[in-house]
Amino acid sequence: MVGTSITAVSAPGKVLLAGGYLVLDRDFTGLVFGLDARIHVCIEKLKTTNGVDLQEIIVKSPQFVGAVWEYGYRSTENNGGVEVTQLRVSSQDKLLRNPFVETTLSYALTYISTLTTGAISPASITILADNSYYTTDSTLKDQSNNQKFSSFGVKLSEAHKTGLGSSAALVSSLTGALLLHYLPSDKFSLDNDLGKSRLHNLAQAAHCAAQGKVGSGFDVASAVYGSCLYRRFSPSLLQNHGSPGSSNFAKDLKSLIEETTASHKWDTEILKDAVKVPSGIRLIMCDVDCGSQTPGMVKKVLEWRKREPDEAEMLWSQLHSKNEALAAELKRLAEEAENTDYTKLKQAITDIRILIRDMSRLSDVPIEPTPQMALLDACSEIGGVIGGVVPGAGGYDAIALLVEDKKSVISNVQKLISTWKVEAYKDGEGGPSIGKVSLLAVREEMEGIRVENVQDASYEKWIV
Ligand SMILES: Nc1ncnc2c1ncn2[C@@H]1O[C@H](COP(=O)(O)OP(=O)(O)O)[C@@H](O)[C@H]1O
Ligand SMILES: C[C@@](O)(CCOP(=O)(O)OP(=O)(O)O)CC(=O)O
Repeated sequence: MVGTSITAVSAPGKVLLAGGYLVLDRDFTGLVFGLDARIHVCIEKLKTTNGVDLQEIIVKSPQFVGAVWEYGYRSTENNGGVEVTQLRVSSQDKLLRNPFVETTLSYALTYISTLTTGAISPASITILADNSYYTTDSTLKDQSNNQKFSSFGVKLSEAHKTGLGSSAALVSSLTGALLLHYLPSDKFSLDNDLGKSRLHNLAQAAHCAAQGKVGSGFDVASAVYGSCLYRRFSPSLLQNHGSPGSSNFAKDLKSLIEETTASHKWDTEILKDAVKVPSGIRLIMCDVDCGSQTPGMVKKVLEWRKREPDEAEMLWSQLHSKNEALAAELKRLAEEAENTDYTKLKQAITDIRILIRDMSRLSDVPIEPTPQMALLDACSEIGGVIGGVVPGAGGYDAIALLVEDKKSVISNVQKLISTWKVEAYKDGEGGPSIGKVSLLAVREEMEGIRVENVQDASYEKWIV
């Protein structure tokens, strides 16, 4: 039995169904779905031997080979917060960094240190990811055995990601687990809006610092709040704040998280009520195992928007209204339980795809490249498939489909993709060759971060 002194927290992955690129700008929104693929973080006191109490936090991701990171931590002077240093297990070891874990530890421990006077005790942390985040042969085998968390049998750096937003889900659940573990419930709880908003602000700050750029943050927002219509925060909020150890980092981080300075109020908008899925419909995703990725797509699209402001603004505003129309139609159908006429929903998806292809063509960026177009068209022909899009930034990675929630529909999609003639769709414009297409075992989920029951049998094998 897993010990009850353990705290377990999980956060969902994401798919940006509509609003890619637009959501980078506060004038527009993104329709983002949380997914039932979650990243779990379990935390407990580190058991130390013979009363030796080293200032140490050990983080393990036991589904991967060699994924153990050990950190020392110390409070710095001049209100610089908690600095975290990765420890070398032996002098021969090459340091294997995990920037998302390391940055989240220093941000969360710094914030925690501003709320408690006691020392931060050593801890042991275990990360577990739902199988759908990665594709490996062993995942496929374990999936058929109904194992929630597979042993992937490879190093984390060698794992093939399916693009469900593992870093945002990890940073959010790790932040939540640390806050719950170290703070008393009157200082932090996930049961109230204030706790969630502080967690959100802290996770956004840590995620941006770890990835070294300020994105729109839709992935962290959906990891915390679940499916929503998302309007981003002003990027200036996260620009130019210090780093752990620098003078006043702790004070500045606390005021950023708690919004105590008028000039630092978060203007994020999370509309949960604007997103609903009719009971007869579900989301499915197909992962495209692609030979290479197109780097710099965001940069290129934004450069084109700057170069051709009139053309781009027209497209942005048309696409925005179609994106919001898709969310509104889903909501309307969800509220009219008996209504199964999906004509308008189909049209909303078709309209979006036309405009995305315009965006692709005008910016010369393969957002919906030929192979994805062919795959989306073929899937959309299947009875019960309402339509599909290239989610997020698009490219060669994945497609998302809205389908009638029936076994026969899913199995017909499965049949199509298992025989999909991928070789036939080499992109003529020098794009990568497209490999196997597979159905991901995910669907939309409304709920964001949550505390898990540590007695859940799926943890048993992993937490010792
Ligand atoms: N299961 C995991 N265990 C440990 N670290 C993880 C795990 N999943 C993701 N990460 C961290 O997140 C990084 C991947 O982030 P990123 O490249 O942004 O992918 P994604 O698009 O899935 O967020 C990894 O290099 C690692 O630092
Ligand atoms: C272009 C974007 O608006 C959407 C990108 O969405 P993806 O889901 O493609 O993102 P990654 O997880 O980083 O691969 C950029 C943004 O909003 O930050």
